[in-house]
Amino acid sequence: MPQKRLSVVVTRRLPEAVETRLTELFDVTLRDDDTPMTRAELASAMSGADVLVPTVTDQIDAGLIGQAGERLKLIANYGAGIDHIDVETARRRGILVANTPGVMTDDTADMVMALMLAVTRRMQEGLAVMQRGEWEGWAPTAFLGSRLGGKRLGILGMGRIGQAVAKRAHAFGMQIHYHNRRRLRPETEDALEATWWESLDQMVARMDVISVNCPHTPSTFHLLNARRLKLLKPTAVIVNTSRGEVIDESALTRMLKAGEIAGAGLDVYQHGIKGNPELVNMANVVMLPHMGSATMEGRIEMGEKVLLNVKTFADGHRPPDQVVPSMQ
Ligand SMILES: O=CC(=O)O
Repeated sequence: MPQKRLSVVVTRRLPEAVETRLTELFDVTLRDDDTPMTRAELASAMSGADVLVPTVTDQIDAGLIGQAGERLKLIANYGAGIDHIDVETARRRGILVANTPGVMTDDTADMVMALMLAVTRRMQEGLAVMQRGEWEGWAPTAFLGSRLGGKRLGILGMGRIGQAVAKRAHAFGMQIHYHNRRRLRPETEDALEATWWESLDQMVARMDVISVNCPHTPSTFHLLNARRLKLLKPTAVIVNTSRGEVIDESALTRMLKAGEIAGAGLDVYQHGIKGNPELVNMANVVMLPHMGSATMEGRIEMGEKVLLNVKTFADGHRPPDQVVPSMQ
């Protein structure tokens, strides 16, 4: 099949450079407005296209995959996380799934540090005072936060992003600890000066800061559940740039309200902003709208990965970033 004829539906607006390149290479249907597709729109997109390019805001579940047209052969996700796609059902239907790993690692790790600093250095409170025009000058005891240097950072999930966080946090003088299903190779562990904890419970109980960097899978859903959160020190801070589902957010909210944990920096939520509205106005909680990978450079590189996945598939090969069900 000549490449030009491969029909590709993109579910969201992408950076212009990415849309232009896709249009040059394929018969592309782009989205006019930047709202997520409805389920009916997704179903219709999946009924006639060869390739679907969705994002994290599209729930590509078994029902939708079951109804997909015979033509659909590739779901080339724009993004690394694939918890919104039923990869196993896609595999059974003979539909390949690909994602865009690696290119958002540094941007997300930068955001972990930004959130860590924002919470521990009380930036939210400082910003609010400035925005309200209420600042009355420097004071020896105003806005005292806590120092990152010398503190214990527990990284939950030591993949690419976790390791990039470890490097940054190490440069800030933090002591690096991690929990991961598989222990890192000794040379990697040594290079990061990282300590592995087999027991998540034991690690959680001893950390000053926890950074969630594992993907959301059935085995990481509510990994930080109410019981585990209770193990945290009352002075501990949690940062989550992975997926909201990894933390029991209602339990976290209750603990933040009760002062049983010092603060949280959140970029992701299980139920969006409506899930736990009380979090929004807490002085010790910094909330961002899922912007961990939101740099122009990163989003263009994600587009390049999508292009390469689709193009390689169009040329009759497996996409370089093919996802297999065991990765979920
Ligand atoms: O969160 C963003 C992604 O998974 O790509």
